[in-house]
Amino acid sequence: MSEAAESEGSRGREVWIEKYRPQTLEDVVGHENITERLEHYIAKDDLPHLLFAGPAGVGKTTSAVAIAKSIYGEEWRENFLELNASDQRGIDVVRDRIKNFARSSFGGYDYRVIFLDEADALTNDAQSALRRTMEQFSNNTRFILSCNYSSRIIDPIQSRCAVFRFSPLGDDAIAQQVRIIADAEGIEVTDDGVDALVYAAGGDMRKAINGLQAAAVLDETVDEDAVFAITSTARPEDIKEMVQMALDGEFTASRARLESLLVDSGIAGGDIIDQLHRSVWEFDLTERQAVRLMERVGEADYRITAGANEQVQLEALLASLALNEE
Ligand SMILES: Nc1ncnc2c1ncn2[C@@H]1O[C@H](COP(=O)(O)OP(=O)(O)OP(=O)(O)O)[C@@H](O)[C@H]1O
Repeated sequence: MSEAAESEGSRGREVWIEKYRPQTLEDVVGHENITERLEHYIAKDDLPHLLFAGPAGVGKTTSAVAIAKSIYGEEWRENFLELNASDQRGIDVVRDRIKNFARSSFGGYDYRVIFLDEADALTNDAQSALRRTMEQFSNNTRFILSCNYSSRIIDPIQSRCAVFRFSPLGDDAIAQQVRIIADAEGIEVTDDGVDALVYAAGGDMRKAINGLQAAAVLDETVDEDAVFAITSTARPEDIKEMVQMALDGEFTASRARLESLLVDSGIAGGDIIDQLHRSVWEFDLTERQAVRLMERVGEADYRITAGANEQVQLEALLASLALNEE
């Protein structure tokens, strides 16, 4: 979403991702297998260290806060410390805050909870230091670590935690939450508007809710036009046509479509790669074409992540599809 749209969406009003953040584990949608196990730990008063792994906007922080609210009720803020591991001031500041928190006096509870977001941003050395801190305070603190990839967390930490994998949220879960919020806010959303929000979100609930709020500012009725414009998402049919033209050997036309998406619609190259990746199997391609496209998407994704020019990579992807005309 563009910055202008984001600030427009939140101006003068409460931000909906906070207003509608689930307060209890029961209200966290789409991860029932996880939330039930977490409730079990709380009921048994036996919370281990936890590691939440998964993409952005799917409920990791929300679940951690819900755990604290369930354990401490009204006093959750005094007994829950939220830190970001990629704190610019460094791991020493993070460690000092953990120590101060763990040492300060307790209000009758056996332990307090420390939530460490982006734990996979820590270097291996910093993670080793964190592991020692976890051990030092394990009698009176429980850690909940959050990360995108559990493989980036060193084994000695993983083996001390119960690991939970939060997957991208399903279409139904996102559609349902979008409708609930729209109803509560008295906003009309068309069916294609809901579909577009679900598509643009790609499993990220935060994106879907922010998209809804931003689109609602612009118009009384949220439809797919509003959603695609405000979320800077290419329409699936534009992506599909671009790929089809390349596969048909029409490179110049395909490249022009790409340019219009990047320049006229202002869509980021990385987002186009992401959309291509999600849609490969909906394109009605032969097995061979799908495999070829997938291979090129993987290569372009890797290069863009490593810092290569997005437009060059996407054009090269289309060129290679056009050269291999079947
Ligand atoms: N499973 C869910 N059920 C209901 N709402 C959700 C869910 N997941 C996310 N949300 C909504 O999206 C917002 C952001 O979610 P949250 O902060 O939990 O994401 P996260 O997984 O911790 O992501 P990040 O890794 O980016 O911090 C929440 O405030 C809530 O409004």
